[in-house]
Amino acid sequence: MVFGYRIGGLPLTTVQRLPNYLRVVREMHRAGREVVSSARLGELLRLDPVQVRKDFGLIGIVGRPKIGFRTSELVEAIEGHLNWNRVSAAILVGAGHLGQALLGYRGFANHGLEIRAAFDLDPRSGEVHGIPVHPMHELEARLPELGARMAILTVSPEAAQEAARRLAAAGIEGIWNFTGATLDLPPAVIVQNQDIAVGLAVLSARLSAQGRVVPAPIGEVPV
Ligand SMILES: NC(=O)c1ccc[n+]([C@@H]2O[C@H](COP(=O)([O-])OP(=O)(O)OC[C@H]3O[C@@H](n4cnc5c(N)ncnc54)[C@H](O)[C@@H]3O)[C@@H](O)[C@H]2O)c1
Repeated sequence: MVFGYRIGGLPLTTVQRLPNYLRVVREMHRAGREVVSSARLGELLRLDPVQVRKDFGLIGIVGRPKIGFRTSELVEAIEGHLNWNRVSAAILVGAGHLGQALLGYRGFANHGLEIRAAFDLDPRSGEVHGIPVHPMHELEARLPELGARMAILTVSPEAAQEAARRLAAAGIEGIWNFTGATLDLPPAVIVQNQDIAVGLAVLSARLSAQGRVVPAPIGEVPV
């Protein structure tokens, strides 16, 4: 990770913490709790309260001494910074194992993301979890009516570059790339790589650093 990397004026690390703040504060707000302290949020999310106050200051929310932060203001400010207070239409390309699992994930609605359609070389049933799956050759013709600026890419790694190139040429502005392939696209297209191996690498390295994993020789089953 590049230290000091900022997105829209916010440090990347602050942006990465915002969904967790939002999840907890939304729950509190729904439960009728009007204010919350940085100490309580720090306790729940295992963060230093100073860090919590600093993050909230960066999104323009200042708490009141001995009272705390208004949950309604926090929800509004965080949703606004993440653009989750409006619906972003998306398409998904590659409705295989991972693609179908994502099509069935209802939680995207909490993040303002609506997958309006999927595309696949082989659309099989034509619908997954109530979302239409169209043949890939219809991508360019259908995209304007779908109003999607974002695409979730879950094709096989070998097919990723060509599918991404078509998405960019058809006007898609942001690609959430699950394929592990490195995409070569015009700089105007924003690519966010989602590599589950990264999280696993950190977990494995942490376990290993604590001497808690003794690697089994390849081909042998540990007893
Ligand atoms: N399954 C997982 O847990 C997992 C986890 C992390 C990353 N990934 C990555 O996600 C991607 C999908 O994995 P999967 O397990 O779902 O594979 P999969 O083979 O089940 O699905 C891939 C789908 O993409 C479609 N496809 C292939 N080429 C296409 C093209 N040019 N245009 C449109 N559709 C096309 C295929 O017909 C298939 O339905 C892979 O790149 C994989 O590396 C998968």
